[in-house]
Amino acid sequence: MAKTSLDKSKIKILLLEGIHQSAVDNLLNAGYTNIETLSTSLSEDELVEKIRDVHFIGLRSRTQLTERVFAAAERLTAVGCFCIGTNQVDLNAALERGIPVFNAPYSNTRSVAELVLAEAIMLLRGIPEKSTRAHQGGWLKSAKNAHEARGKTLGIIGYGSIGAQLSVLAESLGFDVLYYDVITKLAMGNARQVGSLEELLARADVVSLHVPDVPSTRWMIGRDQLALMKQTAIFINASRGTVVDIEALAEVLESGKLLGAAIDVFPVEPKGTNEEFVSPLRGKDNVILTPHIGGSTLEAQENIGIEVSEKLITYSDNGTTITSVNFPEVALPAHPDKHRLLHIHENVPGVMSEINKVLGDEGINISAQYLQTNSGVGYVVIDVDKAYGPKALEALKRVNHTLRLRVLYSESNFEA
Ligand SMILES: NC(=O)c1ccc[n+]([C@@H]2O[C@H](COP(=O)([O-])OP(=O)(O)OC[C@H]3O[C@@H](n4cnc5c(N)ncnc54)[C@H](O)[C@@H]3O)[C@@H](O)[C@H]2O)c1
Ligand SMILES: O=C(O)[C@H](O)COP(=O)(O)O
Repeated sequence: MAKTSLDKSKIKILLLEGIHQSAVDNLLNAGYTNIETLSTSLSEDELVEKIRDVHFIGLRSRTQLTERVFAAAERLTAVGCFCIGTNQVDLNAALERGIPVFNAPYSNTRSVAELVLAEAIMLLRGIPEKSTRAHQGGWLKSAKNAHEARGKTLGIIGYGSIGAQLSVLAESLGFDVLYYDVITKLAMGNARQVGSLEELLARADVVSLHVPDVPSTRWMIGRDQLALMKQTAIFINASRGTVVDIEALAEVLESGKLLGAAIDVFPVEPKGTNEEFVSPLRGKDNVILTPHIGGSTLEAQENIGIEVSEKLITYSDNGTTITSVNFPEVALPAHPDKHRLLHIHENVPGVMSEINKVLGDEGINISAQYLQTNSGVGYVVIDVDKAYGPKALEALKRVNHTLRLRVLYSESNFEA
């Protein structure tokens, strides 16, 4: 078997936030034995201490990887977000240090769509209130404000993986589906794209948000947008807590507008199960509150564990960066009996010619070279069929604008 540079038992992996055992099993099977798992996230101060000797870190939506954390991460080689969202990671800070970030873009899509659909039906029937009353010994047997889903209009904001999946499931139940997205999206089934957010809000009986946390979605739903909704509409947010002005939503519900709401994500979320959840929506019996569990099913978590750990293993073993969310994507063939150099540099003119000159001067023959760039970074992978000495590696490290050099399939250092 081809030998990887650093002994795998020396590659330290830190997995936070109760990442599924499937990830640990996958890493162990691939020979990575130095794995620490924690069931919680860590604060910035704790991370700054802990991350110093970590090569790979896995996290979910709660752990914030800030510029300060990256500055302390002397050995960090890649980040795995074991979830869809990557807004908790400073992607630029990672890129500037030559660190690719991976996620699981599809593994919990279905779980979120199923939850939203269930909540829409529960709220259309007024179940939260009726259930609460029954628990208290009451008996709210009434058809008042209770509706079938059939024939109602579901308005989806953000028609990506989750929005489109929800669209298919909802149509099968008899919803008419409208959606709004900033880009033109292929409609699933009979769904129709509308031209503006305002139109969608005014026409939908159920509004569900499925946008990422990006500047254009920050607080995109506030008082003015809620005012456009029907008096008896239902509002669902399982995307990100920064998308909705939660105080405005609380006021609107207080005023008697909207039949109900279901909220899974909040501007401020407790860091762990022991911290109190504080929200102006607490105590409202027409609101379903869930603790950011849209993607928390065993099926999704197991799949995410496998998917993201595989991406980390592939990057560690062979340098492939396909599906990275911040990094130039390079798909690499395996290459037994060759040495592989991974050179990550600022994307400025002249770097490639300098690298090739170093290799030429050292008499190193290139058997294959793969280059991808994005606006910030160039990533070149060079397969060489001849052993080389530390002098060549030192010269490659000294190439102007070098961010990082890794060596695979050799006796040399993992991080040169
Ligand atoms: N509650 C949970 O547990 C949970 C689980 C998974 C994902 N999420 C969240 O759901 C989000 C959506 O996931 P996805 O996989 O469908 O993402 P996606 O990237 O596939 O789709 C997002 C869609 O939103 C659209 N969009 C972006 N900006 C917009 C704007 N300003 N207005 C309208 N549309 C806009 C995009 O064009 C895209 O079609 C994730 O980013 C994540 O934050 C939450
Ligand atoms: O981005 C995601 O996939 C969701 O927000 C779920 O995050 P979690 O893994 O922290 O549950």
